[in-house]
Amino acid sequence: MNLVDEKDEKPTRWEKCVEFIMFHFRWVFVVPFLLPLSFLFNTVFDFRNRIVHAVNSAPNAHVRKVKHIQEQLKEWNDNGRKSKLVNARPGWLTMSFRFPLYKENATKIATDKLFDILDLDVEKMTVKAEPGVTMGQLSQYLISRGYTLPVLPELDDLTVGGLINGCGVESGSFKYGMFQHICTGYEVVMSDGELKNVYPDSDNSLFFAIPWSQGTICFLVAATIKIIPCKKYVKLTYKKTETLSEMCEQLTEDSDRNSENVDFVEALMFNKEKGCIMLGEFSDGPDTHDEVVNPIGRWYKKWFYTHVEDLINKKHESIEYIPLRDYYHRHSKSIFWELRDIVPFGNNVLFRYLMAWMCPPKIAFLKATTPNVLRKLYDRSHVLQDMLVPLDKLEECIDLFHKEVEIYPMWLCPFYLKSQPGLMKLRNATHKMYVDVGAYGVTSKDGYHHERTTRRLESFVRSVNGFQMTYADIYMTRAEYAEMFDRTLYDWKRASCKCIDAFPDIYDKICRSGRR
Ligand SMILES: Cc1cc2nc3c(=O)[nH]c(=O)nc-3n(C[C@H](O)[C@H](O)[C@H](O)COP(=O)(O)OP(=O)(O)OC[C@H]3O[C@@H](n4cnc5c(N)ncnc54)[C@H](O)[C@@H]3O)c2cc1C
Ligand SMILES: NC(=O)C1=CN([C@@H]2O[C@H](COP(=O)(O)OP(=O)(O)OC[C@H]3O[C@@H](n4cnc5c(N)ncnc54)[C@H](OP(=O)(O)O)[C@@H]3O)[C@@H](O)[C@H]2O)C=CC1
Ligand SMILES: CC(C)=CCC[C@@H](C)[C@H]1CC[C@H]2C3=C(CC[C@]12C)[C@@]1(C)CC[C@H](O)C[C@@H]1CC3
Repeated sequence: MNLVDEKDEKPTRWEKCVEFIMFHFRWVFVVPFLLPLSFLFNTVFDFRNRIVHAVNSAPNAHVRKVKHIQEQLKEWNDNGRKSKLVNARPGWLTMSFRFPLYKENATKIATDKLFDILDLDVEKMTVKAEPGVTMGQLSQYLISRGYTLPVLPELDDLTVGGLINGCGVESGSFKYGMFQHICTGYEVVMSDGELKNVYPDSDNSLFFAIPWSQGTICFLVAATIKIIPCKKYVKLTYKKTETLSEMCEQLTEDSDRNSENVDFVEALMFNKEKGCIMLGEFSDGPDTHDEVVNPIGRWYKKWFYTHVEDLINKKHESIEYIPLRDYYHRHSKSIFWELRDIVPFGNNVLFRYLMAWMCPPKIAFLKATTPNVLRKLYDRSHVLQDMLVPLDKLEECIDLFHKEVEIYPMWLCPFYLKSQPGLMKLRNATHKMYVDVGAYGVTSKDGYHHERTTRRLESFVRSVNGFQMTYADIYMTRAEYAEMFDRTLYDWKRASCKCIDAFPDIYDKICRSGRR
């Protein structure tokens, strides 16, 4: 690992030494303290949710919580709309490496108290949830009742509000699109305190303006989301690819959204040539005894990405049956591959059997306790980027990621993008298959510089009509951002809904200088 990087940011020898210790021995704090704390937190929260469902108190509480938000907004209006409005959710809880600076002098609106599932409508096939509801909560609630979300992003702590006002993608996305595309209605509170129900056929301009807007148009207080029936297992086929061009061709062929027996598509690259495409299908389980059932979510099981690599090293193609919830949260246990730097022995068999029942540490707790020295090191050599590019540009994109950051595994997740009004509007097609190329981890690439390298990646993404996920560090200028995202509808909606003096501009929320 490259502890020293650019000339302008060279740490002293003493700093290097402290960084080294903090980086390699962070587990000394994480294992005995954060793991039990995370486990305790999850157990208590889970217990609380079960009680709330059992007594069905959420719908009444929702009305009270929304009223409180409206009162806060009334007071802010009465006081002369003096500061900008943001969500009260504290920075350490959000699923991004950064803490929001734009919240410091802003008025914080209590949307963070909204974390319950409100209604399951099996006739309309929808679930209504408050914005703070997490993917972990939804998968547990829905799967036990025989349903699931068509797109269920894999990290347990991602929230409905964050995935709509930011964005969300997952292995069901090649068929159903992004998280926003499975939403059928939003309940929102505007800056003047008005409560609105927004549907594509009643208020379609607002409906399309909300996704990706980062909470700069209105406050989301509930979302209605499509559900589909599910089965107990995912029959997962692992297919090895041996060259980059084979990966790109095969992934393009496999990402056929009309294919009847594929429900999930995802791929991992383990180096520039070797990769694995995973095709999943809902299944009732194996037909014969000799087929493999692999409950990968159990505490003693290997980290998923290491399991995939082991499989393709042994066999060109294999099939396993994975319990559905284990499949969805397959990357949670190892936080993709980030945990290997934090608990280097986390995948060791002894650790797994003895301690991994408390894993993973909560991302929010890791974020809140990242020491400053480590933050500096991460600032210099940690990459966290998801670039969304047309699938036909995948080869070029991987070439560039390899040249610039060379972090493996690399996550590839195809998704269907239908041109709709809004920030993600396609400029040159009615619909297109895109792919999320995700790089997460510490790079030791010579010449890597967080700003200059990210700008080169961003420039490539703009040149192919791609998009950058906005939870990541963004170094684009305001004009470059407007080139990547279509602000036409967004700007009109901000003007017509009196948002300009009420909320920060989206660029000021997502740009690097808006975050610490
Ligand atoms: C349902 C709905 C209702 C709306 N109602 C209103 C309304 O009542 N009043 C109102 O003012 N707005 C309204 N809008 C906002 C709307 O986004 C814009 O007014 C509208 O998009 C203007 O363009 P258009 O529809 O003709 O074409 P669009 O297809 O939206 O054209 C805009 C496209 O052209 C591209 N473009 C624009 N300028 C350039 C350029 N110089 N060079 C290259 N490309 C460029 C943009 O990238 C964008 O993709 C509404 C939007 C929606 C979705
Ligand atoms: N598989 C995937 O798709 C993954 C996605 N992510 C990214 O993580 C983020 C989600 O993380 P999460 O912690 O859930 O969300 P965050 O708290 O990070 O929220 C993301 C954005 O949505 C806004 N927002 C959240 N709730 C509301 C609301 N009720 N009303 C209005 N605006 C709201 C926030 O505004 P404010 O700044 O005011 O709080 C913020 O700008 C997304 O940006 C997503 O792209 C990360 C990992 C995986
Ligand atoms: C699948 C998609 C689209 C994105 C996955 C992104 C995640 C891998 C990152 C989102 C937030 C990140 C954080 C960390 C690791 C990578 C993420 C989970 C840390 C846990 C790394 C260690 C630091 O001390 C705290 C970080 C918090 C955020």
